[in-house]
Amino acid sequence: MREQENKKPRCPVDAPSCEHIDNLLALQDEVISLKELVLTDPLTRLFNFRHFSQALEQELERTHRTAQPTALIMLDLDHFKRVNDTWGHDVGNQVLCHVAGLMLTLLRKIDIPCRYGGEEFALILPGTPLPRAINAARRLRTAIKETPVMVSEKPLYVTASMGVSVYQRSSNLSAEAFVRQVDELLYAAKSQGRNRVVHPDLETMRPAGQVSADEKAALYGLDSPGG
Ligand SMILES: Nc1nc2c(ncn2[C@@H]2O[C@H](COP(=O)(O)OP(=O)(O)OP(=O)(O)O)[C@@H](O)[C@H]2O)c(=O)[nH]1
Repeated sequence: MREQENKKPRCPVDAPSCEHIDNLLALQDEVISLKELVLTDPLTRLFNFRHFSQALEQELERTHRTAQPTALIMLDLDHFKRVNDTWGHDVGNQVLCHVAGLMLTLLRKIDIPCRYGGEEFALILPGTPLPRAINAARRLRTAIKETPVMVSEKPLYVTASMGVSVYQRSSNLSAEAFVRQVDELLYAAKSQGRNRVVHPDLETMRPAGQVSADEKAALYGLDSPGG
């Protein structure tokens, strides 16, 4: 608050109160909230598809400049139509908000969780190698499966399927092609029985000759396969 006051523009004629400056500040606040509105999904408060597209382009560009990989998780709730059909659309909405809340709790502050559309979510994990992204997806899958939504004091359990992959400096895919690739992994997770995380083989995704200590630690800390 104090910082904001310090940054407040001063009245050019040093009047004790200045209508023009106040109007300018109100306009500034309005621009900030409009910007937020344009980039946010109104139901879940996660970022929307528009922000996802911009942020992914930006992170892939960063990967090319810094060689830090960008991971992407595509997540789709399983049999969500049944939730709507059985419990109604409002409860379906409650489930979407609940899952969004788990994402916000479990992901890092620098991660970018987005509602891709309907019951599908896209999570961008900047500077994240594949083993770490797989761990994050598995933690999320477990949390979704084990944390029910309470509906009229009864627990309602849902599960999610996920595809995970990583974009490296050597990748020459467009952002759209990268999303398609991860979406295909997600649909493999669906066809393999749902409630699982599918990813490319770790060996094939490792940049030649590059195994960081960080990556090794993450690799040894992996949960059980398929989970
Ligand atoms: N409540 C609610 N439902 C939504 C929303 N957006 C999409 N849906 C519903 O999500 C359901 C998606 O159903 P399907 O595409 O058949 O997928 P699914 O039942 O999850 O089946 P699988 O993905 O194959 O596991 C449909 O019933 C949509 O109406 C929303 O904002 N709120």
